Amino acid sequence: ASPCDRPVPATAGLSHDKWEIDPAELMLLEELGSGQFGVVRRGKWRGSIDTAVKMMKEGTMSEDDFIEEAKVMTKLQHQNLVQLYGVCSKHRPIYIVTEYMKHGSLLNYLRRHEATLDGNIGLLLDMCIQVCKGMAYLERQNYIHRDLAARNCLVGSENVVKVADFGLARYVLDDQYTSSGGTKFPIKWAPPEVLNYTRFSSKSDVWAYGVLMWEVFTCGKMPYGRLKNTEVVDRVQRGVILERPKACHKEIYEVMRKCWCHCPEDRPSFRALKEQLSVVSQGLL
Ligand SMILES: CN1CCN(C(=O)c2ccc(Nc3nc(-c4cccc(NC(=O)c5ccc(C(C)(C)C)cc5)c4)cn4ccnc34)cc2)CC1
Repeated sequence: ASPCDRPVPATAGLSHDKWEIDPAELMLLEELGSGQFGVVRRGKWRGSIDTAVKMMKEGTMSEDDFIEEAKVMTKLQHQNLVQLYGVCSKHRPIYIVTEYMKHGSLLNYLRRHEATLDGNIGLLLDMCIQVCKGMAYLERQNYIHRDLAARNCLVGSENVVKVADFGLARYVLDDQYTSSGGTKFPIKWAPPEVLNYTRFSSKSDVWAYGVLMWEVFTCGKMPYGRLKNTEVVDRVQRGVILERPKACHKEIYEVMRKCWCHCPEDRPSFRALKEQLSVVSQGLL
């Protein structure tokens, strides 16, 4: 039969997996830093789109599982989430390509701008509310971050703050990072049920969000100062919580404290937190 009257194969077009990025369309620019996974560089995609490109050092993550998950992650879209554009998975190292955030991590931004930020309650609260909106979207999608902290949020122009690397922790191979006894495990952002049973949930993300609020209102101090991980675990198990930062109004600290309820079900949802924080924010005006 002539080609014109043969039905078009159902897979036509699907061979270009839309989460797969052609490296030929990517121009790598300056290094932005290096993290757990290796080097991160700024890049231009299709000549004009600013991107950040994580070049995944071999052996640092379970790549096939991640590439499978990338299909889901590219569908998570919100103005307070760093957008995953796609992956280059046909070569090694694989590249993870996301939107670019020009001011870098929220933690470094807070520390670099302490002089202008300290005391600007409205701006600090707005940053917390933006993170809360991104997290409320993930909560609605039943998506758990697992490593929410100021270091894993990014700042763009006009003080836009977005949550990055949501869910990526599941693919890290280094058990110093993944096991709660490991030296790289984010103990200071973990609630009791994660310390004891590594039971992650949106309510364990809420605990971490409370610590992130504390980071914001201290302009990037290290939670629990120089206490060793074992001492922090002991305090958290006993219900000792972070003290109120001096720049933090009592009503804002009350919101933080709710995030640190011992029982996950007593903690507010991100949806409820968003409501509470916007009421506080209006009260400030
Ligand atoms: C004026 N200042 C000059 C200095 N400065 C910068 O150099 C600077 C500017 C922009 C930056 N932007 C980004 N930087 C990064 C970046 C840079 C270095 C390291 C990392 N992060 C990682 O490599 C990393 C993240 C998470 C994880 C876990 C454990 C959660 C799985 C592991 C590894 C990200 C990612 N981005 C995604 C979107 N935008 C960026 C980063 C840095 C900031 C501006």
